[in-house]
Amino acid sequence: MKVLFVINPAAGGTDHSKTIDAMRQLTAEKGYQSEILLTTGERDKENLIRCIEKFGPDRVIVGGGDGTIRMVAENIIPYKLTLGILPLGSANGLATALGIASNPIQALEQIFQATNIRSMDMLRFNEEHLCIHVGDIGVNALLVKKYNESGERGMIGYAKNLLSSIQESPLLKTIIRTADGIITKEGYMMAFANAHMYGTGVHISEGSVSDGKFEICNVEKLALDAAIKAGLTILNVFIDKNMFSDVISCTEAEVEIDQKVPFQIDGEYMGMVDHLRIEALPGVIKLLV
Ligand SMILES: Nc1ncnc2c1ncn2[C@@H]1O[C@H](COP(=O)(O)OP(=O)(O)OP(=O)(O)O)[C@@H](O)[C@H]1O
Repeated sequence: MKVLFVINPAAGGTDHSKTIDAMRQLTAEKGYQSEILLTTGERDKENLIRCIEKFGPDRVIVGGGDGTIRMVAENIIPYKLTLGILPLGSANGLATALGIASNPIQALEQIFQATNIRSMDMLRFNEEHLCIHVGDIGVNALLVKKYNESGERGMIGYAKNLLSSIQESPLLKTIIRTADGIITKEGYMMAFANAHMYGTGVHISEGSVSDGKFEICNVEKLALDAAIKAGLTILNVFIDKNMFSDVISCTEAEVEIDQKVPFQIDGEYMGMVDHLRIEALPGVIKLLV
């Protein structure tokens, strides 16, 4: 068995060297052949593809947050490799939603014991950007933008930018076109969710990563205290169960927004948009569970 580990050493803003040592040991004990690719934030996609073609792994295990998982997942699709996930990020939204152990070594033991392969969907935005967990426009995307620009990693970085993101986010008017018709909405944030919850445990919908669908969730009101309680994607405080009560489930949608708004996918700021075309890519990921 050949295992390629792709690890983001900067994920979560903490030192992962002990985890990497334990990972090497556990893999050697299993008698697996392994390689570790450490991401740098530069040319990671190209390095991953080169590594896959040279090493020829049977499976790929990614350690990082949603951003690293997305990068790896989208690039292994053509190779039909199975994927394992080690949560090393700050929020670990997807890993949390999938019920993966929060301790990365336990998560690795679970992957090595895994007997099932779960087919998982991804989403595609505007025919080019893939998403594994959740994308959104509005206040949370602005928070992600500020966080990335601040260079501060970890929860503290998010907390510092939360208040100003809420204050600066205007009301958005959107027109949503799906196979079921045309709907107009108003709100401060709209999420497009593959999984059923954010990393904080904030419940988004009854959807699942394996149902071939995604959920569009409009956040109508954004009272500051409710937002802080909900913690958006990050601050794990309380859960406002009503925050994502306005949900549409679909396989494809077009969304027009009345202004250019910040857009993020899996914790990565993608720029300003006033139009999104979203489609589900059913079962493109084979996840070891
Ligand atoms: N060695 C590295 N040093 C700094 N940044 C990196 C490195 N490797 C990858 N990155 C960047 O890390 C981001 C992905 O981070 P990821 O989502 O995996 O972890 P995270 O800690 O949960 O992120 P965040 O702190 O944004 O929540 C990408 O923007 C990627 O370019």
